[in-house]
Amino acid sequence: MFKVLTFNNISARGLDRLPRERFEVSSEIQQPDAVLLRSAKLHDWAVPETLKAVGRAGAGVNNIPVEAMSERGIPVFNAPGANANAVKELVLAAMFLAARNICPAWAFAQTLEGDDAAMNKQAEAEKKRFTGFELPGRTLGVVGLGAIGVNVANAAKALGMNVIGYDPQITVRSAWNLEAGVRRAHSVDEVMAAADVVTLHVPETDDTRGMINGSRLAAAREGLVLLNFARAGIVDDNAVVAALDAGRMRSYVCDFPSAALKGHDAVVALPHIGASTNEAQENCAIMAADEVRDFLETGNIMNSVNFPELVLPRNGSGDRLTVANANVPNMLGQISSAVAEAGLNIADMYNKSRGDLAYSVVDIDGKLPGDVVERLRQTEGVLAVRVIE
Ligand SMILES: NC(=O)c1ccc[n+]([C@@H]2O[C@H](COP(=O)([O-])OP(=O)(O)OC[C@H]3O[C@@H](n4cnc5c(N)ncnc54)[C@H](O)[C@@H]3O)[C@@H](O)[C@H]2O)c1
Ligand SMILES: O=C(O)[C@H](O)COP(=O)(O)O
Repeated sequence: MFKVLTFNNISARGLDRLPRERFEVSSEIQQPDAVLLRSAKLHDWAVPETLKAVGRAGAGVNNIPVEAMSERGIPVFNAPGANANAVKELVLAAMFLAARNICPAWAFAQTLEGDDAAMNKQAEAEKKRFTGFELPGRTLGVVGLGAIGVNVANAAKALGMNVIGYDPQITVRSAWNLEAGVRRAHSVDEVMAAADVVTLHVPETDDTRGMINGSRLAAAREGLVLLNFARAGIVDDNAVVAALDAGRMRSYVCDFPSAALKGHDAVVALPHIGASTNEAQENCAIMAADEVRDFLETGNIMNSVNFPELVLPRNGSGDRLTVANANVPNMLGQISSAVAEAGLNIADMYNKSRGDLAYSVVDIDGKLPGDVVERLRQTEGVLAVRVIE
């Protein structure tokens, strides 16, 4: 029986992928084999010795100590693209909100008093304050052309906008999915200088933290609309408020409320609802649960942010040995020697590396003795060893 600890509200459709005769799933489990979570912060969590996998039912993994997990040989899985449509739709809504001053106009309409005729008179007299702009012919700058950025860029093209995008590590898949005519920028600065609306779709990392700061905002076009549905830390909120107060920026719409932004007329800060649709929550939970289940049951790895992708169909009915280790010389030799010294044959094996990590799946003709497994665990450079019967 595998034990899966849940943090946050994980969609039941995802949890249903873990058959209860083989998986105990609860938010109360003490010695979990795996964790399924959304935005819960794991940085201060005391990682139990039993933990073998982490499944993020979402895209961003900045709430998870990925490096510390790697050092323990624990793969972290996420759900790439599973909530991209939900975020795209909210980003489009944000762009319309900003272009047509919908939030201040609505707030004004709620202050109207008197009978219908009086309210109508005030509305007609004041509506010029909320004059907006239309999107065709305007330029949208997209920073980060992954699952969400590509969706947003393509939707903006369909709305008649010019689109300029920046992503120095764009994948072949994203490049294929991108509409023709999206202009390639070579820097964030180039995007800022060219765009009327800038939208951010990068992960929060050491490289992207504080990406949109005072000097970048100063170099942006007059009247910039900035959209941030990526992460709070990517934008310096105080610099945004200063640019709005100086009249250089038109508005900021984001998914991350903060004390600095609170109450500002030109800011709409939503409570991190980018992925909060039933569809996205289900998609993410199903994907993360499937990945974690597959790993626990077979050792195969799909959509991990720290481990290589590795899928080996089971060969034979003997034990399957999985080893996560430092990506240094002679590890594979030591693994196969240990099996050979036990007098066992390797039916099939697959080894892949990613950065400082390597991972092997070894199908054995027979049953691995416990002392061989223990010796492997003690081998220098070995991070995690599992035997799947
Ligand atoms: N508001 C929400 O609820 C919500 C929902 C989903 C995702 N997100 C955030 O959005 C981020 C992006 O999600 P995604 O699904 O598109 O991820 P993704 O991994 O598909 O795409 C991210 C892209 O950013 C690019 N990138 C990385 N560093 C960059 C840099 N310095 N400059 C330009 N591009 C850079 C990568 O190459 C990649 O193509 C997530 O990491 C998460 O933080 C927020
Ligand atoms: O990175 C993500 O996928 C989003 O920020 C969604 O977070 P949530 O699962 O807490 O809604």
